[in-house]
Order: sequence, then structure tokens, then C-alpha cells
Amino acid sequence: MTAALNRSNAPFDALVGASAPDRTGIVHLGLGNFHRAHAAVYTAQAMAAAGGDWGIRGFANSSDRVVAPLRAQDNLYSILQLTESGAQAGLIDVHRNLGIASADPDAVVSAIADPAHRIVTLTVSEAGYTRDAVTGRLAVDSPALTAELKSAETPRSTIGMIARGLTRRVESGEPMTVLSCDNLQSAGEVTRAAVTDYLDAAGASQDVVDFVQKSVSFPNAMVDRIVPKTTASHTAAVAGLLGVEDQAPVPAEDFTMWVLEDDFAAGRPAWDQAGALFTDEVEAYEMVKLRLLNGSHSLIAYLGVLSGAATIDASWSLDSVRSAVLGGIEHDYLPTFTLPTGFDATDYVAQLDARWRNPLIGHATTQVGSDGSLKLLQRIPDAALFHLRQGRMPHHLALCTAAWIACVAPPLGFTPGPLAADIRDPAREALAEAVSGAVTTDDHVRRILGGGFFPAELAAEDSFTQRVAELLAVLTRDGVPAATADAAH
Ligand SMILES: NC(=O)c1ccc[n+]([C@@H]2O[C@H](COP(=O)([O-])OP(=O)(O)OC[C@H]3O[C@@H](n4cnc5c(N)ncnc54)[C@H](O)[C@@H]3O)[C@@H](O)[C@H]2O)c1
Ligand SMILES: O=P(O)(O)OC[C@@H](O)[C@@H](O)[C@H](O)[C@H](O)CO
Repeated sequence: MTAALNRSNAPFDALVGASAPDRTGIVHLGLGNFHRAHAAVYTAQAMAAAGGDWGIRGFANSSDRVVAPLRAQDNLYSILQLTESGAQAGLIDVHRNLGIASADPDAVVSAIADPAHRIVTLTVSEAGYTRDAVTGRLAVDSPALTAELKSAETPRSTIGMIARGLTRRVESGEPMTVLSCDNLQSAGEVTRAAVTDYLDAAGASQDVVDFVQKSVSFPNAMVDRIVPKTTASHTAAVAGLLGVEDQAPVPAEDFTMWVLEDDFAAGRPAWDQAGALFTDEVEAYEMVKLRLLNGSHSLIAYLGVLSGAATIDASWSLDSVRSAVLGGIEHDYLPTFTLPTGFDATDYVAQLDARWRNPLIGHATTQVGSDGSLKLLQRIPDAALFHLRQGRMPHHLALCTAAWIACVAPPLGFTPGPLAADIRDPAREALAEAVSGAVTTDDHVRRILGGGFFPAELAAEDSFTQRVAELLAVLTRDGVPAATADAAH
């Protein structure tokens, strides 16, 4: 039987980068798979290149799914890189003193206040920013926030914990950086606005507001690496490659990219020496990534679910899906923004093709399709409005919206198939309530687009609502190939 991974039997010859010292310099919130395959790897490599006290004090949000095995494994885990030519495994050793935020929120607040920590990184998903879908600002009136804002209790929300941690940090006055590593447009600005809204709603003192404004930086960043959920086959592959049983390995593609603004109030690891790109053109890179990759990913996911394709590579292999996605990239996404200097979009799309084709990744369409009510806000409205305001219809953005509706809020009489039931979406109940009693597809779509699930500016574009309704009717009556053919015209 293979021995359980721990520090005494760990295969340190497979170490990626360097082990962290016990002193931690980074607090990380959201200890899911992505952070462990992305920022953690860059940090290990940066420490190998240039040293530094950049151990990571990590907090999972609410589950012990990652924390329990990592504690048992002396904070070690492996990364399983999946390429078409085979798999390689490496060992990561940068996390220290892990915790679970919901079980001990005060520990998070104290860690952020601790002057030894200079950066807070976040991968808490779009849901973790507790934003209002219509305004994009902090949803201060939402049930998740009202209770904690009214009381002086330790907060439960991510933004609340950051705001309270920074409030306590005023005592030392030490500067800090809050770095969002989530798939959000202008992620740094979004995080700053959410923290500022929270402080405002909590009645923070002017000293605190001034401290956050002057001494805390919120750089924008674009993050990219396809990191699916861990399965038993990943655990078995690691056992075969490293000779130890890792209960929390992270599978990932070999492609990785991180583009950041170099605005770190209290220093940073030498992430540049680990391959991260520091530039003033982050916004353009975010556009490329969030629209061409993530926007297309949503379309591949929903059309895949409706076609019975369980994984991204299976969906991408369908001609109808492929043509819709490539049409969307060419007609609906590429014209909406300026590419970064010297960026070759054709090469990028060819790379996307290879990444989505990779059969070893097994990225579930239901995972990519989850939380669409939050993710689509990053991927559809701005690009759609760009076209609509110039009198053009973004047919593939309408198709993506229709496919999402067909999966998570299907019209009466349509059953989207077994995979759709596994798509998690926090708005499912509210969507069902909104469409209850709708008699026509047009009415159904109108109740969603005009029901506060999308920004008011998009809801005001009647032609878009009509086009979504038409495509939803074709999708539910004639299927995916007919709808993608319709969207192509
Ligand atoms: N997996 C990828 O391929 C990938 C690639 C680029 C960026 N990202 C970004 O990283 C995020 C996390 O991806 P992952 O693969 O680690 O997913 P995951 O499911 O493994 O982890 C999600 C993390 O978000 C936390 N979370 C979810 N809802 C929250 C809430 N309301 N408040 C606070 N925390 C909450 C979870 O507890 C968990 O730690 C994504 O949502 C995305 O923004 C992921
Ligand atoms: O991570 P999400 O949930 O925002 O979106 C799902 C995927 O599109 C996403 O995880 C991509 O795999 C990733 O953004 C690639 O870098």
C-alpha cells in the first residue's frame, strides 16, 4: 500500500520552486484548487529565484475539504500537470498554519491586521464579492451582509473580514496589498470598491477610510490556468508518479499566465522571476482572457450540457459548438476591445483550441457552467451593449444567454437533460420564482432579463431580449445545432 504523504516521506526531489520559511507574508482567502495551482506555484518559484518570507497563511471559506488533508500532510500537496503527451507531478510546500474562515473568522481578521503579512490574495469566486447584479457595488442590503453590518460581531463575508482586518491594521499603520485572483474585470478596482462600500456601511472612522485609501493598494490582475476539480484518478496518478498517497492533489493544464499591475504597497515576491508579467496593460489582458476564454467557456459549457457533453473537450469536439464559439469570438468579442500591444489574437485562439481540446483535463461543463448568474455579468453585458449601441446584434452573446436560461431556468415543458441538474447557481430559486406563470418564451426571457438578474442598461435593449427569446425557442424546440445555425445568420 502507498504511504500517506507527509514531511518525513515527501519526494522533495520533485519540489516545485522552494519550500517557504515558517514566517508567512501572504494571507490567502479561498483555498480551492485554483490558488494551489496558480499563485502558490508562482510564489514557490519566486522564492526559489529570490528568497523572501512569503509563506502563505491560507484560509478555506467554509469546508475542511482541503484544510484537513493538508494539515495531515504537513501542508504539502502535489500538482499534477496534464498534457497531451502525459502527466507530471510536482510537490508544493508554501502553505503554513491553515484555517477555515467560517469556523474562526477572527483568525482571518487578526491575520490581515498582523503587520508581518503584506499581501492578502483572494480566490473566492465571483460569489465571494457579494456584489449586486444590477449596480455592481457591494450588496449591502443582501441577507448575507445586513446582519454582520448591523452588529459589531466578527464578519462572515470575505469583504467584511478584509474590511475589519484593515480597520484593525490602522493600529500599526503598516501598508498592505489586497490582490484579487478571481475572474473579474478590473478585479482590483472591484475589490477596492467593495471594501470601501463595506467600511462606509459599517460606519468606519475617517482614520480607517484614509488608511485604506492611502496605504492599501488593490492592483488589477488577470489570472489564467485551467484547473479542474480533483478526482480519484488524479490521486491514483500522483501515487503512481510520486510513490505517496496525496489526499488533496491539484490537477492542472501546463499553460499558466498571470498579468499584474505593479502596485504593491508593501513589497511582493519576485513573481516576475517566476514568469508573471507586470504591465500597465492589465485591462487589455483581462478583456482578452475574460471574453475570449471565459465568455467562450460559458458558451461551450451550456451548449455542451444541452448536448449531453459532460466535459469541455467533449463539447468542443461538436461542430455546432465549435462554430458558435469561433463565431462569437470573431463577431461578438474581438471587436469590443483593444488588444494588448503586440498581442496576436490568432495565435491566442489557436492556443485556446489546444487547451479546450486537451482530453486529460476533463473539465466538467457543469463546473464551468455553475454560478452563471454571477459569471455571465463579467462575460456578456458590456460586450453586448458595445454592439447594441451601434445597432448590431451580438447573436452569440444572445445564444449564450439563451443556453444558460435553458439550463438553469428552463421554460415550462422543456427538460434540459440530466447534466443541467448538476449546475449550481445561487439564483436558481429566484429565477424559478421570476418565471413562474410565464406563458410564452418571450415573457419567460423578459422576466429574467428585466428581473434584476442583469444590469438595467442591457434589460432596456428590447431587441436583445427578443433575440434571446428567439434563440431559446429554437434551442428548446429544435436543439443545439439548429440554434447555433440560427445564431450564425
Ligand atoms: N479553476 C480555474 O480554472 C480558475 C482559473 C482562473 C481563475 N479562477 C478563479 O478562481 C476561483 C476559484 O476557483 P477554484 O477552481 O479554486 O474553485 P474551487 O471550487 O476549488 O474553490 C472556490 C473557492 O471559493 C470559495 N467561495 C465560494 N463561494 C464563496 C463565498 N460566497 N464567499 C467566500 N468564498 C467563497 C470556496 O470556499 C473555495 O475556497 C474561480 O471562481 C475563478 O474566479 C479559477
Ligand atoms: O473559474 P470560473 O468559475 O470563474 O469560470 C470557469 C472557467 O471558465 C474558468 O475557471 C477557466 O477555466 C479559467 O478562468 C481559465 O483560466
